[in-house]
Amino acid sequence: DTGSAAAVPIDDVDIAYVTPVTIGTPPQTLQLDFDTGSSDLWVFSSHTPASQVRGQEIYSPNKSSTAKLLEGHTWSITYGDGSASRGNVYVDNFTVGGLSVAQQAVQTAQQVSSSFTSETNIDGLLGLGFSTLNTVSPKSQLTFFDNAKASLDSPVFTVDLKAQAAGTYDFGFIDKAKYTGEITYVPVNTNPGYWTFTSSGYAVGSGSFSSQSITGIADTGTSLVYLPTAIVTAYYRQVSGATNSRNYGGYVFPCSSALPTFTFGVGDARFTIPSSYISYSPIAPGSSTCFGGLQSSSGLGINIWGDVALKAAFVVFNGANPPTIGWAKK
Ligand SMILES: CCCC[C@H](NC(=O)[C@H](Cc1ccccc1)NC(=O)N1CCOCC1)C(=O)N[C@@H](CC1CCCCC1)C(O)(O)C(F)(F)C(=O)NC
Repeated sequence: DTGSAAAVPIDDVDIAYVTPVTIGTPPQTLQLDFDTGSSDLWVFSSHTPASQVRGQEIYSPNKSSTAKLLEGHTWSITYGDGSASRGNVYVDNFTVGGLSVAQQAVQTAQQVSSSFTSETNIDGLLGLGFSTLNTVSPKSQLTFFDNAKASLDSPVFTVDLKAQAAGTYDFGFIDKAKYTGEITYVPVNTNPGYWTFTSSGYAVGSGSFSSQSITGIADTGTSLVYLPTAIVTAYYRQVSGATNSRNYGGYVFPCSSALPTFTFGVGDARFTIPSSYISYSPIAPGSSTCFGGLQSSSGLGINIWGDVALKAAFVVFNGANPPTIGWAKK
């Protein structure tokens, strides 16, 4: 089997991307944020208090003839940005881009934090991390990818995110039309459940490439890139008027400032993030102060290659044993 579905940016700065999925019988369509940084598949549902729902599509298990409650199972998750949700668990038919799983665990939200309520374009998350991260108790559940893997032509999914345009999540095949040149594969460390790999170094603009190991996670669910402070200060030293603002929680600079590109290495391959991706967004609509798409990871304890980096490449998440991750230009 294979599957292919669109990844659509939810706003004009690509803060996140959503992908249509169908759940149950008759099919209920929701737009989910596919997230390689977590492993819970959870949805706004008929169990979510009306006060916490603001226009999101909901999944109603009682309207699905194939839904079954997973008795006594609950889940609760808190994300890096402090957002959180929790609830119950059903199993039901689940389809992404023509690829179906019969008994997928679908976690229904009984409580979502305010940031989820206010993000009206996200109806839930589909975790594509390793199933060891799943929070369902007493028995943890498998991700959609892990459930589908055995039936896939190849045990892979690929990510092709685009700036202000619809990209794709492909399951079970690698589409040669989506990339150029070779795919460079590097090992993945599956502890603690993320797609963790080691980049071979970086360069700022046309500067020399600094070879060094930068271990981090490839994370479709994180908007920006978070790297060690030394690298980030080296970058913003080249941006006139840039400051690390406690007030705005990161590096900001005059929107009129020229920004260098940022290049990162994967093995011998080099990937360049265009300046436009790093001039992430004005700190407020119409402001002439802009927030950077490259920020320090010092407070996080982990480096994150989020959407700003993923947009610059075609990435293969290879779920074979052992797993690897492949990066190609596009
Ligand atoms: C600072 C460290 C990373 C924070 C990261 N969040 C983010 O990157 C959120 C994503 C978001 C999307 C839409 C609306 C609102 C927020 N964006 C964000 O904090 N910003 C602030 C900086 O400007 C850019 C937007 C995160 O928690 N990512 C989660 C998944 C998101 C959770 C919130 C909803 C959208 C998905 C993650 O799973 O990828 C994780 F790996 F980080 C994680 O927490 N795993 C357990």
